[in-house]
Amino acid sequence: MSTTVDKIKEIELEMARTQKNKATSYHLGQLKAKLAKLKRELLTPSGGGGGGGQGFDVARTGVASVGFIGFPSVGKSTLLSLLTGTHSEAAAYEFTTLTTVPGCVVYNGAKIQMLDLPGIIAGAKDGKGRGRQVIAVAKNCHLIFIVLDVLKPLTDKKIIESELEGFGIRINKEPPNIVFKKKEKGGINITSTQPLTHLEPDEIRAVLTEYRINSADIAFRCDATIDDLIDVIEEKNRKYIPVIYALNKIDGITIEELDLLYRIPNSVPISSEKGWNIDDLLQMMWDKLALKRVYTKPKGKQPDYNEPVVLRAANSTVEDFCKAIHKSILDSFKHAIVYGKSVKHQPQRVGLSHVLEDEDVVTIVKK
Ligand SMILES: Nc1nc2c(ncn2[C@@H]2O[C@H](COP(=O)(O)OP(=O)(O)OP(=O)(O)O)[C@@H](O)[C@H]2O)c(=O)[nH]1
Ligand SMILES: [K+]
Ligand SMILES: [Mg+2]
Repeated sequence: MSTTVDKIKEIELEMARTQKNKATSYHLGQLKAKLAKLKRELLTPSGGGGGGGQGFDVARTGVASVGFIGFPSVGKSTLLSLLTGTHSEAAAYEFTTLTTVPGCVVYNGAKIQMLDLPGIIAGAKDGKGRGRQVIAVAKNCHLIFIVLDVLKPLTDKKIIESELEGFGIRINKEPPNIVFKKKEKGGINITSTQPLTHLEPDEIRAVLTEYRINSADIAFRCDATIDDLIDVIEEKNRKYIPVIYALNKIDGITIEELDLLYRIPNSVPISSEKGWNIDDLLQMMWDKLALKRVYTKPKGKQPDYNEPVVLRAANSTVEDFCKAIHKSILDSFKHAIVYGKSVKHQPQRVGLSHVLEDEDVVTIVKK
């Protein structure tokens, strides 16, 4: 019997053999949906085992976590030790790191957990090595550092990206703007706010049939591809995670070579060994995490700028702020007085649902 990995290979071959045109669009759509389903099967324990990250995940601390993904010996552990002061064994041989090693960085008053991970190899997503467990840990991080050795071919970048993709991780990408509502009856109803230049009706039909979806409202609000539609149907298995490419070992290249590296989007050239350009890496990390520092100002006193309450952008209302300090505050909450970017008037009185911005100053007024 052929394994899931074999089946995936077969479909990929078949797709490569099939020319893309109107006549083949139903067939191609069907293949894509089959492929997505097989890949999911591969990642759930019943369909081949190894998912879930058992034995590799660690207790999460801090307001956000950053996972380090890369081939062996690119310098992940050297970077962790440098950033966090936590020692993670580094050596010139491959697979020095065998498990997750957590460390912590305090940046702009925010505690951020860093997770050094074992190296992965090409084919990790198909079950080679412990790559699946490693990537499963990264899938639960708020940010991923893809660590690359600049002395190695840059094609490594593509390989790692496709490993993460195959695991349902979408890097530096927003979820496709497609509203998908499954229904009990009523058939398929498709609307779009703009022309769909990448999609054939047959392709959509094939995918829906493959997923046994007979009734649904689908509203396209972007010029989506069939992969976007599949991502929306497979929503539960997708994670949209920002990535920074940490281009390590720049101490071994020339200035001219370094200039070329600066053209790669979302990347920071660094030397973990020499500690070069680490400030830039942390600054980009801060930007990608999109955290908000909110300062408390006790009534009639100066704000406390030493210890911000750090909130994630998705959870940054006054209510989230109160909860982050102590749940009981909500019981006696009357209103909040806010100074900063989130308000028009300085200061302004707001309620629990008000969304705070980075560096706002807040006074809670109690009943
Ligand atoms: N020249 C140079 N060497 C580095 C740099 N960073 C790490 N190294 C060296 O690269 C080798 C591998 O470093 P590690 O930190 O063990 O790499 P790793 O990615 O954690 O490796 P695994 O745990 O085996 O996957 C060691 O010999 C390090 O001294 C760097 O910035 N420049
Ligand atoms: K190593
Ligand atoms: Mg290591």
